[in-house]
Amino acid sequence: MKTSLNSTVLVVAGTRPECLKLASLVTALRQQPSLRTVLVNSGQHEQMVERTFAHVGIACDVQAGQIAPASLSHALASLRAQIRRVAAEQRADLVVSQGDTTTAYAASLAARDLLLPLAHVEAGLRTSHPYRPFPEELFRRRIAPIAALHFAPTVSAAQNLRHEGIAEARIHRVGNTVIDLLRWQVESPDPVPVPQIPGVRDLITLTLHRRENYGRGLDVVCASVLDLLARHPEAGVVCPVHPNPAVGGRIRRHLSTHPRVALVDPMDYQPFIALLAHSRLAITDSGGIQEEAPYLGTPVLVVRENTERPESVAIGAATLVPPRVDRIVAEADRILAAPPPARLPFSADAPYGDGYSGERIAAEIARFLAIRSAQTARPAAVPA
Ligand SMILES: CC(=O)N[C@@H]1[C@@H](OP(=O)(O)OP(=O)(O)OC[C@H]2O[C@@H](n3ccc(=O)[nH]c3=O)[C@H](O)[C@@H]2O)O[C@H](CO)[C@@H](O)[C@@H]1O
Repeated sequence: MKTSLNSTVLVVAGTRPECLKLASLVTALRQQPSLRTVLVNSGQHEQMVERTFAHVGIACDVQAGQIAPASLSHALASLRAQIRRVAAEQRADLVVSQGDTTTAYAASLAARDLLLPLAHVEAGLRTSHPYRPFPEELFRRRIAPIAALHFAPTVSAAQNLRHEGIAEARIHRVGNTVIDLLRWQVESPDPVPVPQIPGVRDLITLTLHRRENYGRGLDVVCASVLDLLARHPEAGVVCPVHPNPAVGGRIRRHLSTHPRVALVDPMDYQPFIALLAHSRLAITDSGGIQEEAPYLGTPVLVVRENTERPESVAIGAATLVPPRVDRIVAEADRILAAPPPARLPFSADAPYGDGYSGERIAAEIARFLAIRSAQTARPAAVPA
């Protein structure tokens, strides 16, 4: 008979951002005496997951096996089958998935296949359009009806879940777990070197990887960067080039010969945060960077058609710009002419929380499983 003393929690990660957003939770779960935590590398981006977790001192317990890069539906089916197999082998009592990737959705489907409760981390992020960004918005909207526990990072995310009819008792507003990792880095006493570009005073961090920017979007952003560098001789750009071949080749064609552009491999988290903290501006289509940058005092130009981080825009830490050269350059000029914003404190009333989300989530999962074990252990009432 399963009791809460040996409940097994299966945590599934498949991409770099999921590792960064699950690191503090895995650490906190592993400190819960009543739980056995199994961390699974789903196989979506096996090597990147292995490297990202290793960088933050976490080892995966199970490698599900790298899936063949194929169509979205094929990847979803493969990941779902692999996660279902591992969950059954590990006799999981609960599955944890994070965010909106193919892995996150596959893990939710596998949990439902096995009638296991799903805990969804970073629940409730929504844009106003079901297909933008694609497929993330579709995935997170489909995970919601499956999840038993919804860990919403913000007030707006919790509100989105209520509007979709999720019961209040299942919604837990806990902050965003990536701020936990950011806090660890910021509070770390170890100095971390920042990429230097000769003659450059103002660093600009550039990261691009979203489908909506493939092709023309990348061309426009790169043209904007070249225009910016011509107008600001004291500025330079560091761009960790995303491994997706649809992105890297195009960025290299536009930017690789400029003397004040450094195209680098994807950076480990600690050096990347050091770069972001020392940058006057970030130009990105990333989700996580919109959450981290305000705590580092680095303004963000978000090159997307919409964002599920309205909080950063509301406090003026992020500006949403369409992929148009004139708009990107005008907003960057404005930001570079203004003094850098103050850093957000790691406090409960900061938009993405105080950096202790993982502990809150782990405690709630332990509580949920203890109640569940007690209910299944209690003998059915014998009629008088
Ligand atoms: C629709 C959407 O927004 N979905 C998001 C997407 O994540 P994302 O858009 O944030 O993805 P990226 O931009 O790739 O990663 C960013 C992270 O990587 C760090 N970084 C960056 C460059 C580098 O060289 N080294 C690094 O360490 C950086 O500090 C940051 O923490 O999927 C996640 C999983 O489901 C979701 O949670 C999340 O909502």
